[in-house]
Amino acid sequence: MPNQSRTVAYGRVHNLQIVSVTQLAPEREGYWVIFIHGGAWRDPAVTNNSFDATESILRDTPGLPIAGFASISYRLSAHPNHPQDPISTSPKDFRDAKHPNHIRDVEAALAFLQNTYSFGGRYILVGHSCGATLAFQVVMGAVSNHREQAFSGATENPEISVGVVSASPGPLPPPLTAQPTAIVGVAGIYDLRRLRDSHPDISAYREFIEGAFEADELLWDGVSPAQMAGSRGVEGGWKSGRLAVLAHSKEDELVDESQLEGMEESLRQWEKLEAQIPVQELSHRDRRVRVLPISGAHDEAWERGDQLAYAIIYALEQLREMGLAPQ
Ligand SMILES: N[C@@H](CC(=O)c1ccccc1NC=O)C(=O)O
Repeated sequence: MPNQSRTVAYGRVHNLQIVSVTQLAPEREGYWVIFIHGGAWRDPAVTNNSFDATESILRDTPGLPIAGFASISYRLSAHPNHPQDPISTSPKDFRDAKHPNHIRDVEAALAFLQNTYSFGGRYILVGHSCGATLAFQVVMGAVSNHREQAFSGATENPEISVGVVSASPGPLPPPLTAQPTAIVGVAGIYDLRRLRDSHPDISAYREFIEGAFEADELLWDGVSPAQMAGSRGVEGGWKSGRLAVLAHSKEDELVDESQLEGMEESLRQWEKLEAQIPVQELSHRDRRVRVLPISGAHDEAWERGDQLAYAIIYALEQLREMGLAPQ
């Protein structure tokens, strides 16, 4: 039956290693839209299902160059308001993930999708809140390429080695075979230290950052896409990327606009460089960075879905203007 959604496991270690997938008519030319949810790396109420409202709006919008939808769940860190008994809870349900578990799961999900649907670079990664952090981490040199290497932490002096950003204890998912053509960050977190410092009186910020990344602030910088420049950042890491859209609402009560500002600065460096793509593939190598104002509170973007859908449609329009999507 066409257009049916299914939910599949991409990993065996945890029950959160699932992805929901809707393949539209396979002959249809277009992009896969792949969503990474938010919830501060820990909220068990926010899962792959949080893309449902957005997906249904997009499916009801005719004429979009979309080939399929996927929404990724990934292992979560512990949440103080949702305690679990370590004795009676199966390890497959127990939420105690620490970086790099979250990003490795996203990579494993992308490898699974690529193996199954072979869309190459024709996909848009869309992330909300910490899902936007994860989306840009997928193309950050320091997190994805140099995965087992010692990391030089200080942005101003990259020669000083301060530890390992993301060595994994378990087997690593295969490296990406193709990077996304576009990334859409909605209400995104892009700089962990800055997020903590913008909310000094609310301990939850520090708590959820430490819950996911421990207390090592140099590690926070190393995994923050707005902090890392050059080959360790998005600038040098996202070689074949063409379009970045950063969406933010003035009514967002949880993630302030300084997150977007820092990320925009970092993406402007990336935008100046030409995309690295095979010569025969196209006539230009231009890149675009766009800032998109949206409306509504932080979680309304995905709860109602209209603002998230609007940001995705905007990105598809930009790709059309760039000659990268069918008219
Ligand atoms: N609902 C989350 C809070 C949350 O999602 C959040 C809070 C402040 C800033 C960003 C957030 N989410 C980002 O993914 C929680 O229960 O921890």
